[in-house]
Amino acid sequence: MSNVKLLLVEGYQEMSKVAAQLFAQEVKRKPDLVLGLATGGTPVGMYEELIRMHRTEGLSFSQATSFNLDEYVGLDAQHPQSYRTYMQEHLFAQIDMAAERTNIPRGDAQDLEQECARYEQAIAEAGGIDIQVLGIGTNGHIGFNEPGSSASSKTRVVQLTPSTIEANARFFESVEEVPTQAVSMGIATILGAKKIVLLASGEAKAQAVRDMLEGEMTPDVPASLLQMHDDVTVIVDAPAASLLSAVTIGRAKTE
Ligand SMILES: O=P(O)(O)OC[C@H]1O[C@](O)(CO)[C@@H](O)[C@@H]1O
Repeated sequence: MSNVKLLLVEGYQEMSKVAAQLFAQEVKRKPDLVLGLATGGTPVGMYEELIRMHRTEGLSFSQATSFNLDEYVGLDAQHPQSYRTYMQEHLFAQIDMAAERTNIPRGDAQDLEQECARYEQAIAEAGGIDIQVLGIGTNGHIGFNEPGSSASSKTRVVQLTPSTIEANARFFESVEEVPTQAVSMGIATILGAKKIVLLASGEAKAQAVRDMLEGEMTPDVPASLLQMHDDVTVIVDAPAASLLSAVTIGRAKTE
């Protein structure tokens, strides 16, 4: 598992707290940092903990900038299932980030290719991402980089796999409403972050976690490509770690 630092925790709550601590530490160290943010069910607890730290411990994001990993194609920012709406609800409206420094790709852009290029450039102009949080799909995807995504991929329009559409149908009224495409940062965009923190909770992620950490580096398991980065922390709870080998577990740190 190369340089990847593995932290084993008991469950979702501990995972969320440990992740929030890592983020808070970076925000305190560099208040004008660039955050890389994710959606999905996994980071909700981490965002809740950051909101608590903002409210009760004075953690401030007032100088921070953020870039989200992805957005569905065809949904405007106000759509209830857009990732812009998700971020407003789960984080932005409850902390002191400047709205104009929160960036999410526009899934409703007229010219999506131009939007992808603009997004890449905006990340570069901001000085790159200081710390990026990631979840992992059951098929090993990161962001919306589905199996087959190349290590050199940049922000682009991607086709969602049936398994991802099905997994995300829980957020929509029906599976037919789930967009089939998204704008997603690429693997190279993600690998450009200075620090990466990947969170995995629950048994459904166990095989993907194993493939990411113990398998070969391959585009078939996009998360395995993180092995080529030199500052990745993977925080895994007990059910998500259940398929890891004794050797991997032995190398891990417990919190
Ligand atoms: O955190 P969840 O909801 O399990 O999703 C895992 C991954 O799948 C996505 O939701 C995309 O399908 C990612 O944003 C996320 O990292």
